[in-house]
Amino acid sequence: MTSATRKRSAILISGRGSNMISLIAAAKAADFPAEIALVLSNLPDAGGLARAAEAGIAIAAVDHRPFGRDREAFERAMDEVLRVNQIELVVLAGFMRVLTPWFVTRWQGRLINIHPSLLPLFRGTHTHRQALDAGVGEHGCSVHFVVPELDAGPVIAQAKVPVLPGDDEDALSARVLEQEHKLYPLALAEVASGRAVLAGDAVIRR
Ligand SMILES: Nc1nc2c(c(=O)[nH]1)N[C@@H](CN(C=O)c1ccc(C(=O)N[C@@H](CCC(=O)O)C(=O)O)cc1)CN2
Ligand SMILES: NCC(=O)N[C@@H]1O[C@H](COP(=O)([O-])[O-])[C@@H](O)[C@H]1O
Repeated sequence: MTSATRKRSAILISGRGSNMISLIAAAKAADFPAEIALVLSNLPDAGGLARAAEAGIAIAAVDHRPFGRDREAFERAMDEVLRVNQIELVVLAGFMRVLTPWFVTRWQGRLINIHPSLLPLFRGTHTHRQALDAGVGEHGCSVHFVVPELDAGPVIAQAKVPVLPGDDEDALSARVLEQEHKLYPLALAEVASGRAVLAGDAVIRR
């Protein structure tokens, strides 16, 4: 697959970037339909930035804190970095800022996220705690298109794990994260190749 046909993608992170690393590794395959052209963080000291640079990926940071409550101004600054890098597809991987409708509608259908639960169950944060407190026997992760409403976007793919007796948050999140690293590259390939497309509030397969 030529770089012309591979979707120029940016991974947005806020932390260590283990999902980012699994996406970068998958994109090394010649037939992978996405090129990881940039890693962008809202925190300049995010551990994942150094790991991306080590992997030879361009990095950038737009610190959200100086923008205070003006989320849109922060997002316009991020959007300019994405425009300059000719990004076609935005991949949220542990990006911990709620995006405004301005940014989400601008990138609708080209903006995906991984969430550590079987959506629509357990939206928001602390999903493993929520799952343990709910006493479910099954948990997992979801890759979805991002819409303005938090964690409400149509699901592209999911992976399930058992909740085992004696599980605490650490044990459960580790079991889910293992699946995240396998699921996200598959889901990104589905979207970047055009096989999975956002159509209104549904995902259609081509
Ligand atoms: N408009 C949307 N924005 C984002 C979505 C989405 O579905 N729609 N997904 C999130 C990712 N995410 C869950 O998967 C998530 C990220 C952040 C938060 C949150 O409450 N953030 C707080 C700040 C927390 C912090 O900085 O540590 C906030 O933004 O005030 C909840 C869920 C990405 N964005
Ligand atoms: N609400 C978004 C959210 O909770 N995302 C979760 O943050 C972690 C980031 O890990 P990573 O930085 O090692 O990829 C992942 O478990 C991801 O599902």
